[in-house]
Amino acid sequence: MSKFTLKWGILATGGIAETFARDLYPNPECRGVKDIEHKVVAAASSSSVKRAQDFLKEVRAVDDAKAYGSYEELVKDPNVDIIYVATPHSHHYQNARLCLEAGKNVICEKAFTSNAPQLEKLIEIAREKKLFLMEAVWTRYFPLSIYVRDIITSGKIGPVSRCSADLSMHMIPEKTFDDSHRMVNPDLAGGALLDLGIYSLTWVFQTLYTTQKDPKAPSVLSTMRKYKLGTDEQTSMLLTFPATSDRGEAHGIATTGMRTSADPDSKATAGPSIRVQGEEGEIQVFHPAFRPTKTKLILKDGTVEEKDWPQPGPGKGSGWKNGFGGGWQEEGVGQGMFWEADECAFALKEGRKEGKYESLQESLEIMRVMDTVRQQNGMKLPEKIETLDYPVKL
Ligand SMILES: NC(=O)C1=CN([C@@H]2O[C@H](COP(=O)(O)OP(=O)(O)OC[C@H]3O[C@@H](n4cnc5c(N)ncnc54)[C@H](OP(=O)(O)O)[C@@H]3O)[C@@H](O)[C@H]2O)C=CC1
Ligand SMILES: O=C1OC[C@@H](O)[C@H](O)[C@H]1O
Repeated sequence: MSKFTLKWGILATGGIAETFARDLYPNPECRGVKDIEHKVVAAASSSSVKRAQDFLKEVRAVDDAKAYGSYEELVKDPNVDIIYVATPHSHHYQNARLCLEAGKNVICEKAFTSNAPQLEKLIEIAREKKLFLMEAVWTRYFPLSIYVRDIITSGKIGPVSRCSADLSMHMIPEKTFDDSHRMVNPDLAGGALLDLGIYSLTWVFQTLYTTQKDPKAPSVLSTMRKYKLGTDEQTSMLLTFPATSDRGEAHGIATTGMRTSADPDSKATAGPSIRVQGEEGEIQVFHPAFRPTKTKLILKDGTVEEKDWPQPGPGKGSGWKNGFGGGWQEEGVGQGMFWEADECAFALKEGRKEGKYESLQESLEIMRVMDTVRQQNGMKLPEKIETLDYPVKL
């Protein structure tokens, strides 16, 4: 049987672009995925064409892959089926819109855009042009996440009434980042909420919203500790999800921050960073919320089921490595970004225009929550970042 080949264009060549593109290299069969394959056929860097050339070598792109010195050239390449947008948050609306306007399918890094109206506009264009559009929340596509959602929908832990989720990473901002860094810089839509808090919200939403036949958007109360630059360094959110046909009202507690850690000794001594609690038991997920590899199911009847979820890859002896920013992790073990890439391939193969495990409506509800949280706490981003105008040079 011939395989469906998805031809990728990579927009930007920073840390996560490299990690994502490296994960496209191993044969999907090493994770039990048989009828698709990925090829990196082009990359663009706004810095220089040389940077794009080097990037293509680093990620083992196909031999005749095209390197571009501008994003505008990449979106015109007729050989590219889908573009992965890997710029800072501030640039997502402009860059994703550039791709869509040129008729390209898009997967865009989190946070999808700087605000909900920008995402509404992207969705409108994608629908008008019948293009695929998805937020790159990789965690949603992990077998671990599918398992957690299945536990909930199977009724095993009873009606769920609460989910608490924390993604706090110890990186004292004044010691870790200079003021221009994307994690703290308002000009790059920095801050804990859009970068890390989105994962806490992902867990709250994928357990209290995605799992429901008739999901309803939550109301939100929040508080925020600001960094000296006006972006947030710590944010706490309390979400109330209205009752659905499967359960009563449910509460989501989503926290994030840069001064504390969800796992201070890196040994899980602090316990799980995510707890999904139902009337018959709970399911726990361990740090880090963006790439967890351990779960624990605890039922009222005394059942305790611990599970490890290692990321597959081509294995030892393959000479292939991945890890954030291309850093060493373990030979032959994948980062786990290939699961979302596989979903893009399956969607395009099947003619779907949205991701299976996060609809555009759900991405939009999450963006609306983040807008409300910023509004409640007076966290504004520069006008040129929040604008709906296009094109705007940032
Ligand atoms: N899914 C995940 O686990 C992760 C996701 N991310 C997300 O990926 C995105 C990028 O993050 P990351 O790769 O860490 O960021 P980097 O700073 O490492 O890379 C961003 C790239 O964007 C391009 N770029 C274009 N304009 C600018 C600008 N004005 N300032 C800085 N960079 C610019 C550059 O590429 P070029 O010069 O080639 O054009 C740059 O290398 C963010 O949305 C972030 O939230 C980040 C880390 C992990
Ligand atoms: O998406 C992410 O996950 C890992 C974090 O280290 C990073 O800051 C963030 O962008």
